[in-house]
Amino acid sequence: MAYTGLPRIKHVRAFTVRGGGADYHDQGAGHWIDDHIATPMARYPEYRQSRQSFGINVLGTLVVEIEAEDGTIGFAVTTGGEPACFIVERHLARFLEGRNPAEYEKIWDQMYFSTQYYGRKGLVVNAISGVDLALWDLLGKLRGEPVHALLGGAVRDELQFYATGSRPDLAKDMGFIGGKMPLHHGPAEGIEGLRKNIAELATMRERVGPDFWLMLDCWMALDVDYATRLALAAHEHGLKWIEEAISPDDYWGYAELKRNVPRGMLVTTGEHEATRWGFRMLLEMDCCDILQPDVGWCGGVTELLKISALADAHGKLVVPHGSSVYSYHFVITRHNSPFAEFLMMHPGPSEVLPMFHPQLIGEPVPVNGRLRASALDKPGFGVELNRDLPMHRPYAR
Ligand SMILES: C[C@H](O)[C@H](O)CC(=O)C(=O)O
Ligand SMILES: [Mg+2]
Repeated sequence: MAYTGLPRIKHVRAFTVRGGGADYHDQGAGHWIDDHIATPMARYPEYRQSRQSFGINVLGTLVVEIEAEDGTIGFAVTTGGEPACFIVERHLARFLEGRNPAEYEKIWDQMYFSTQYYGRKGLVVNAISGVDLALWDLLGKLRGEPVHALLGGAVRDELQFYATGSRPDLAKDMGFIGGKMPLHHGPAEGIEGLRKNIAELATMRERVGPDFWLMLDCWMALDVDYATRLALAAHEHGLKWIEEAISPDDYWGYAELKRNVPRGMLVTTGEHEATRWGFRMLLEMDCCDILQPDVGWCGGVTELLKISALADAHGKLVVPHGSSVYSYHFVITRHNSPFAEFLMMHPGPSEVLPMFHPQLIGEPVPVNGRLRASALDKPGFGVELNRDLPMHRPYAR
């Protein structure tokens, strides 16, 4: 018999919003995040200068709201836009409305298996993640507890962050423990491009000194041979890790790359991977040292708990990709997640802006590269939706 102490779920709603936020690639002109970054599409010269040119920001943000019978509303944001709204309203909502919000396991299972014939990864799992996160937010608000408390409580007093952006030197001045730079040139730009990549790393190493962590994010742009040559050349400049070097489908390539990189350099990946089954492949094939699930794309918190336990049993770290508060509430509860990512959303990036700016109100940001656990002590994920932004509900029921 299901526990019925909580108000039931009355209504699920899905909206789109444009302009940054959870779809953090949806930025204005001149932003570092769209400035000649190596991608799998960079083999075509016409799509090399800007990721927006090939449509990196076509989806926009998905906002999921779940309202309980007593009027309490849980919400979450992730990438997915209008097509994800369709999936949420026309397919997934049926597994929530009329149900007890504490039944997140059964709800997740039904969302995943009912969509398996057209889902499993990508957009569908983004939509499932958005619903799952909104459900955890609702549960926290109904119980008057932060999500991290529902997950077992903080295992440390504060979070420590590395920063992702084009200026690790500025990130160092802001107190971060490391800086992850986008790789700017892919294999199609030949040996000249490889030299430029290494020169940028060398310049940054000079600016930040010998001890500050420096990492390269390759956003799926390379092949094993190029990634190996990059890793070998980057070693003398103290590269801590090489991230998402090749296609997320090439588990065999990751296993080879991990064998090829110099001792001490880490291989990381997983932001475009989803569910316990995808991460099981990465773990069992020994593809990487650090798993980087995005909480809004991997299946939400319910699935992340399983991914994290699997990783722990394999002796691997889980450092979620981006994900703002959805990552913070999780990372603070896990020993095998010793630090977190902070994606720099300032165009420069010379200032700390909330990662999902401007969509969340009360989104905490690191101060001096750190965030006290007490900053997360509000019900649910501790943030509110900025309702001044124009939201659109294309599949209202
Ligand atoms: C900078 C990367 O290309 C991407 O936009 C963000 C990312 O992959 C990460 O933060 O990791
Ligand atoms: Mg990345």
